Amino acid sequence: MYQHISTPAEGAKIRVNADFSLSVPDNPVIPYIEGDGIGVDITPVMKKVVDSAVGQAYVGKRKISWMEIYAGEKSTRVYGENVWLPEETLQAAREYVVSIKGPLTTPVGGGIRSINVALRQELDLYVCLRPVRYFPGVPSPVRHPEKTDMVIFRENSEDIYAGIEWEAESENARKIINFLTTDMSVTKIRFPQTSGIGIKPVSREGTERLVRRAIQYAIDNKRSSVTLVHKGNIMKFTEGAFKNWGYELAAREFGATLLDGGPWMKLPEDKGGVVIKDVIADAFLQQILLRPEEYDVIATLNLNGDYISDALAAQVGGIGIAPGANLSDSIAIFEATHGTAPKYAGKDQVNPGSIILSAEMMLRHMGWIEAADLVIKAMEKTIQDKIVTYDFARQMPQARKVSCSAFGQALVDHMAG
Ligand SMILES: NC(=O)C1=CN([C@@H]2O[C@H](COP(=O)(O)OP(=O)(O)OC[C@H]3O[C@@H](n4cnc5c(N)ncnc54)[C@H](OP(=O)(O)O)[C@@H]3O)[C@@H](O)[C@H]2O)C=CC1
Ligand SMILES: O=C(O)CCC(=O)C(=O)O
Ligand SMILES: [Mg+2]
Repeated sequence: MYQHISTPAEGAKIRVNADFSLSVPDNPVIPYIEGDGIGVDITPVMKKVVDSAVGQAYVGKRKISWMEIYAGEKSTRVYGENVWLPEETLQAAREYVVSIKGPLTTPVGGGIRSINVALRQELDLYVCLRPVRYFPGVPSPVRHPEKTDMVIFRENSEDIYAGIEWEAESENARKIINFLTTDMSVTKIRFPQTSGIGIKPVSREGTERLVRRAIQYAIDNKRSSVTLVHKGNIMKFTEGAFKNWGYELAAREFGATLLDGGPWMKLPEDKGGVVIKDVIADAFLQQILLRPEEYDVIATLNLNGDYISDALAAQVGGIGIAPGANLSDSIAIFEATHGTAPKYAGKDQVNPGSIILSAEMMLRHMGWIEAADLVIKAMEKTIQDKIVTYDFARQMPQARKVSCSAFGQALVDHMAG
């Protein structure tokens, strides 16, 4: 059926029900993309830790059948030069519903466009969900890292991140600039002859579906607030509209009413009394350092969400342990927040925590709570025993520095204890 994907001999597909809940067989097939750069280091470790957690939680009753699918540099080796994202990879992600991926390289300033972004766009994975929490014992640059406990809902399908742009001095850039200056009376392009142009689409539908998921998450998980983070004072019709549409949705669909005369709002008590508020992005970036306890669920646009995820991850120990998921209403692809860290590729050195915690989110998403809990328990105990990879060890003088694979083995050992 597939050209290069080998389907496992055993295992069945996860199915999506009419209400978007999942029917998960005891032996699901889970597709995975190894990833470029440090993908070769972290992905096998993640599989081993997950298999161990599942094995221990369900003693043979449940088991994952892993199925490798391809994207990025490995895809060009398997499918041929310039095939970075084969159609059958997208098809498998759709058919098997839940998958996990390592990071994929994107060249800067030219070359191919991001395959990570392409996956999100092609599969309409419009939510990038990135929880940020502190594990006791992890070294942090702030005095009270435990006060940072936020869940980022980053819009994943539009904004300047969509990659609609034209290179300076190209024919297309000239055409767009000509259109803007002649038909649209734009006078503010400072250097029209040498400007590259990027377009920032932000829609009501795109905003509403993201904010709806964030508010519902806050209600379901008893969180206290949802903050809309935007730069709406400057980009009025994109980021400002995101803020307005977010508040309007909260009022219309969730019955939010103005708090102390507004603009902040509050949901009714039967919806947890969640506060809906907003903050301008630059102020937010200083407040998360000064008063992180005031923020809980965050709903924001694509590029802000990209910056915010790495900044918040740093507060609780770095992108080496920052997990994430890309979600549509039915399909999910779990992935680390960090990239391919090319200087460490193949050295068995980096922290596999980020993709392992992404897999932990995946297990929870599948309803395999006991296995997910075991992963968390193992992570907590291993870090408390000061067994860590280089990134934490350089800030923990008494720690035992171990390799990527040895950290995975330590997690497996701590699961049993
Ligand atoms: N979703 C995805 O697939 C993503 C892909 N990318 C792509 O990755 C490539 C490299 O991007 P770059 O900007 O260097 O960002 P990276 O996230 O790859 O790495 C930046 C730095 O973060 C630290 N780091 C990253 N991962 C780990 C880890 N697992 N354990 C410990 N430390 C880690 C390292 O810090 P130190 O040097 O201090 O040790 C590393 O040098 C680019 O092509 C980019 O486009 C980027 C982000 C996401
Ligand atoms: O696609 C890329 O190369 C970078 C993506 C990224 O930084 C992210 O999704 O957080
Ligand atoms: Mg990023």
